[in-house]
Amino acid sequence: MTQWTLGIIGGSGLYEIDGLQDRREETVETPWGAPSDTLVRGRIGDVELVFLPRHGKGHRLTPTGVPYRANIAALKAAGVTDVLSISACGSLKEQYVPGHFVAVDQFIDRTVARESTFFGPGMVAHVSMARPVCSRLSALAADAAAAVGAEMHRGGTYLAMEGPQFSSLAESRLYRQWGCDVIGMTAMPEAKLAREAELPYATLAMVTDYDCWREEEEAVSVTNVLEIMGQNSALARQAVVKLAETLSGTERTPSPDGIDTCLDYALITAPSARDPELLAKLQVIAGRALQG
Ligand SMILES: CSC[C@H]1O[C@H](OP(=O)(O)O)[C@H](O)[C@@H]1O
Ligand SMILES: Nc1ncnc2[nH]cnc12
Repeated sequence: MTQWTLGIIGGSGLYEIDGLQDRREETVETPWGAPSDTLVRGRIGDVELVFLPRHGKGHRLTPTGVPYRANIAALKAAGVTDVLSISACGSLKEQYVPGHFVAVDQFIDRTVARESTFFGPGMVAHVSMARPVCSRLSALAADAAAAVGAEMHRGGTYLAMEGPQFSSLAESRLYRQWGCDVIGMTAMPEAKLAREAELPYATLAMVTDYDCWREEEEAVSVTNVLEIMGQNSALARQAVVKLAETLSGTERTPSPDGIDTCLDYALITAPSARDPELLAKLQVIAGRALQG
């Protein structure tokens, strides 16, 4: 029976998870360098969990400075089958109230200063990002969060900005006109890289503020983000435990969205034109497809 191994990436205010049996820490290195921190591993029932704080312990890394490729490669090498990312976000619509959770299902990527692919000259790949989130993992995560008492929104578009500065009023208004629901700085290129590594990925975004567009509200600041996260990070941690408990004892089948084998439709470079050095590097994330 294939068991679930959940990778959990914790964002601002979520630097650990609860309930792990056989907890251990692993310092790892990948062909793309070191991940944000040591991996924390453990079990809940028969589900293995691998936790990584995105900004490192003590929140040392900026959104631009997060080693996104190393993080996803480290989770893949650790045997993770599915990745749940937990993020703080700003609200771009009235109904996404601070304290609410959003199971994001679409992204608009406005990041400009990050390495966003594992591939490159000598091995080109074009994965589909039409549906960037695994529908099964997202629904399971939303069910778990709702079961522990979170106010859940299922579906929503996340605008990923470069940061680290928050948006201007004109930008915030523009993103609202684009129909975006929430805003953050880290889900991209994380979601793209997870797809390239054939890892089903979902984001639980925790609303912490109304960014700066809402006239009756103070503009977002780190102080108000951390205040709301302080009130809600326990709920996020409970949701992770609930998700693992739900999956424990169940067989993990491939994602219904075909994500586990998506590279079969994405590799384009002719075998004779492939760069052996890059191929060697790619084994950890794309070994299945490259061997096939
Ligand atoms: C602390 S406010 C801005 C910071 O919070 C969000 O972090 P994460 O997505 O890692 O939870 C946002 O993206 C910024 O990095
Ligand atoms: N308003 C906001 N903009 C960008 N990232 C955020 N993270 C939390 N709130 C945010």
